[in-house]
Amino acid sequence: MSDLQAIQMSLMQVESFQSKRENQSASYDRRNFATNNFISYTGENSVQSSKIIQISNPIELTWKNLNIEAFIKKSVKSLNGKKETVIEKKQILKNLSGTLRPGQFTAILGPSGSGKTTLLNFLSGRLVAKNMEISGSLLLNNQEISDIDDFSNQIAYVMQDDILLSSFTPFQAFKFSADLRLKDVNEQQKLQRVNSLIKDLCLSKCQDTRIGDSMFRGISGGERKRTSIGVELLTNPAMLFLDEPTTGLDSYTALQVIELLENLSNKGVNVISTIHQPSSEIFNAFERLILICRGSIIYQGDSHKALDYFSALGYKCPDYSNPSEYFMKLMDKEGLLIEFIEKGELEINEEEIKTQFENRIQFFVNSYKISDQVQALQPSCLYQPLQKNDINFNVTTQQQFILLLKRSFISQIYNPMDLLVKSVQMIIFAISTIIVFHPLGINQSGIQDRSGALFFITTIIALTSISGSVATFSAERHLFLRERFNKSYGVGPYFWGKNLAEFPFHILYPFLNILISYYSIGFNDQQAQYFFVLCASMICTFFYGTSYGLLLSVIFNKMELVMALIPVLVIPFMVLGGFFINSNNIPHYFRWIEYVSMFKYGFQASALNEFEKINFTCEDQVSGKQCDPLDQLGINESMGTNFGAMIALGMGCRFFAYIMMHLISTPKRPKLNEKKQVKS
Ligand SMILES: Nc1ncnc2c1ncn2[C@@H]1O[C@H](COP(=O)(O)OP(=O)(O)OP(=O)(O)O)[C@@H](O)[C@H]1O
Repeated sequence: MSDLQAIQMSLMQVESFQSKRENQSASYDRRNFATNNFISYTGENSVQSSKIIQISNPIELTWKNLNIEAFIKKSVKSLNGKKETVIEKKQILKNLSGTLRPGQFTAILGPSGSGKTTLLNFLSGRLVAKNMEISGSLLLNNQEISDIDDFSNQIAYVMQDDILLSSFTPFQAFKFSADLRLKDVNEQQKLQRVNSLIKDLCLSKCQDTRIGDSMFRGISGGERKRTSIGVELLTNPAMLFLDEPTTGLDSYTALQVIELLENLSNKGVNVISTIHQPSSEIFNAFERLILICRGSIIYQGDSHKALDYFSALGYKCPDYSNPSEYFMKLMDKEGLLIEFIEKGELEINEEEIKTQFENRIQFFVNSYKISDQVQALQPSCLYQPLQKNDINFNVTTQQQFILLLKRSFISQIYNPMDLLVKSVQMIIFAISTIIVFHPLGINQSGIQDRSGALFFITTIIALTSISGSVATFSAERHLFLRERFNKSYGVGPYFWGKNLAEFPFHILYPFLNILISYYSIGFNDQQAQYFFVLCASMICTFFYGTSYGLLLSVIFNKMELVMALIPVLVIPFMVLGGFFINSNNIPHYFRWIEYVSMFKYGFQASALNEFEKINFTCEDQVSGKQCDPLDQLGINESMGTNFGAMIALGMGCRFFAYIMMHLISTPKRPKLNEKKQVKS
């Protein structure tokens, strides 16, 4: 025996010893649960026997003959050379049946594109697609159901990405979730639940550290993942779905997360997770395994029996290999190519590999269909039928509004990008305005300088408000969608809470800018009212700008995209804002741009305020009268019209943003057995 083999043998012995110890401790835990008077159920199959269910509403989910097809539009060239659109049908999941039982930790493994996420999303009620048709049946505790979403308050879903508010700490994230999602629970009980969850998830050390993001470092990746799981566990779900929970984590942290899920399943939670390339240790933690390849199941059962099963089919995993890597190789065409190369067969062609691989997968599918794994998939009759969700949200609309208002306000204050950066921006721009435009005269060039200074300030305020608003909602977008999917709150409370929380800042930033620049630059100081009117017009410009930015960030789902489009979506408003081109000279087909320009109304209101009472020394060359700057600029609208237009347009943008928020957070989910009308 070589040294390497000796080391590997001793590692195996250590592993087997550890595994025995873990089994002993697990059975000790189970005995403890039993003595604590928890309900005990004995399942039909071997996996389920002796499992103790600690939760009050266990869920067993069964699906039968599940087919999911997608209709894909393709443009092809017809015989006469014309381009035609044809609809192609793609079968993503092929006649799948399966069962997920309480107290089991099931992993779904398969190559990329095999259908793991589609299956997980369908079973959890998260499948969102306009082009899919689904047939089959779904049973929850042996009762046929049409939509798992009707039971969403008893299940939870942890997304692959950790979508949390970066300015919150894990404690604040848990407390906020508890406040929103735990009904009929008093404050003390909520705190108890949050604290015990923090302890169970080993988050005590970082409970008061900000979660952070890519810009501001906060808690570690593993802590973030455990926080994401914890947020979902607050409601004590009976079934927990996870999409690749170990992606992006180092092996030790990944193992910690998997052990946490194993513990949950030991308590009776039905845990199901897709997973990418698990290590041997992680693989050992799974109780059940579903192997999916090209939309078909090729193994479903006890994960520890999978090696023996494939060995009996003639596919023996080499000694000391990671079983999951071996299964992935079996399910991958590249794996077959490697096998040939290892055997020294280098002459094999691509076509032959393809045929042999397809034969292999078909063999696995056929073998699975006649195996005893399929017989063990019948739902047991052990669990009580479940109640559908009785209400939409757990707390009242007012409570949702207050909690969301508080959260939006806190996140504005604690987010350095928001408060600090925008305030500093305003100060720097105010100083730049003073440097460039001071002093302002009362002759012809004074008119030009004053107009320039006012348009410059309007531009700063409008651009800062638009880009700031885009950044704020874009950063929050995924959190909003996750919380809406969780049915944590309605769109209304979120919308109003956010608007109201941001309102003081809509006043603060323009006010700061005008306060610094107004008197230093030499604007009209005959009466204090001129200062306040300019502040009010810039506050309205800021309001309209943030409203427009909010609408853009709701319509476009990527911040990078909106930022790239901002020049196209904003500069026309600026050019036709009344400074670069006289209002009377704008071509009629561009007039509509002028009518909705925040630059125009902000600039006009501030120009009316500035120029109204100053006696300029210059004279009109034609009439010989004292020159009239408002006439020169072509300003026809009254002060009231300009203010009214900014408020009305701002409110209009917010109204459309509200409608769009509704649409994006209630996407179309394909219904079971609903026929699609496919049009080419
Ligand atoms: N709405 C859709 N329209 C068309 N095809 C789709 C749609 N959704 C998924 N698919 C296709 O279905 C197949 C399975 O996708 P799925 O995301 O479930 O795979 P997966 O196993 O989770 O892959 P990965 O591990 O890479 O995430 C893929 O080929 C994918 O392109």
